[in-house]
Amino acid sequence: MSALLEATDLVYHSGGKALVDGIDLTLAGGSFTIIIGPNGAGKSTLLRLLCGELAPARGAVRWNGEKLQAIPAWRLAHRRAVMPQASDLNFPFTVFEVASLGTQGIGRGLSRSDRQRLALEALEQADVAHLAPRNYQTLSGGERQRVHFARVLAQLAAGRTLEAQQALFLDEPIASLDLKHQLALLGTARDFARQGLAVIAVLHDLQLAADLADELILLHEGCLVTRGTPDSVLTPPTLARVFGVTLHASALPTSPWMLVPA
Ligand SMILES: Nc1ncnc2c1ncn2[C@@H]1O[C@H](COP(=O)(O)OP(=O)(O)OP(=O)(O)O)[C@@H](O)[C@H]1O
Repeated sequence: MSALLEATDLVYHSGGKALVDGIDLTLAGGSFTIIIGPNGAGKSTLLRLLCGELAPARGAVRWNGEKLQAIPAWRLAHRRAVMPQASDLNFPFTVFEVASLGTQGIGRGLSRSDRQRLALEALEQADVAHLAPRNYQTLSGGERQRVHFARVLAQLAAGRTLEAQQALFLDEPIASLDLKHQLALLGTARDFARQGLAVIAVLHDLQLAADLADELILLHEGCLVTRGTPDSVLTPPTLARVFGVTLHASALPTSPWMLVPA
């Protein structure tokens, strides 16, 4: 698989500290990459650099050779969708309106009813279509997270009318979800990778990460410790060094979870 995104010597500082410190990596279309690491390792910062939300102090991220910072925002919005760790809305939007936000200004040749259809399909994919008329602010945390997933799915669907190659960025997308919806969301993300998207997620659950990722990227103190298949990354010595935990041989990466459709 050839690289869709290439990061070279990425550095990002804040408050006098390097939050991301000299990271090189490539991300391919058709691959599900999961970033893991302890709290404060720099996972969200790296994700935000890779999707273009943050500009690096040094180094660059290139999309098919083109620097992200040189790509106009409207075009980037067609190419990639981002589900942040936390996103709240201070207006009494309905769930349908929140999903529709994903399609606003995105896509070519889409009528109003096309956009409505894409928003509804995304709500169905995220298992929140039954909540469409509800006030978003009255939803539970997990329901809100699924609505934001629908919003990014709607954005990708609309963006696909203009851009064939796309990426999906998910920052701790299952933090508030019950087990059924964790598996469903990550299964959908993996299906997108199988369809050719580059899918990049930050996850804390190493078991699910081991089950689902084509590749893991392990961060510690802003640096890339190692990357590769789950078996090659999740070794007892590495986990002990980075996470300070002892891993029993039977635990990872052979997982008790079976990914089943919701
Ligand atoms: N604006 C900022 N100024 C100073 N420090 C910051 C800033 N933003 C983040 N940090 C620090 O940078 C480090 C990396 O943050 P980041 O959110 O990328 O970590 P993370 O690996 O995603 O953590 P978590 O697993 O807790 O979500 C943390 O120690 C955080 O406190």
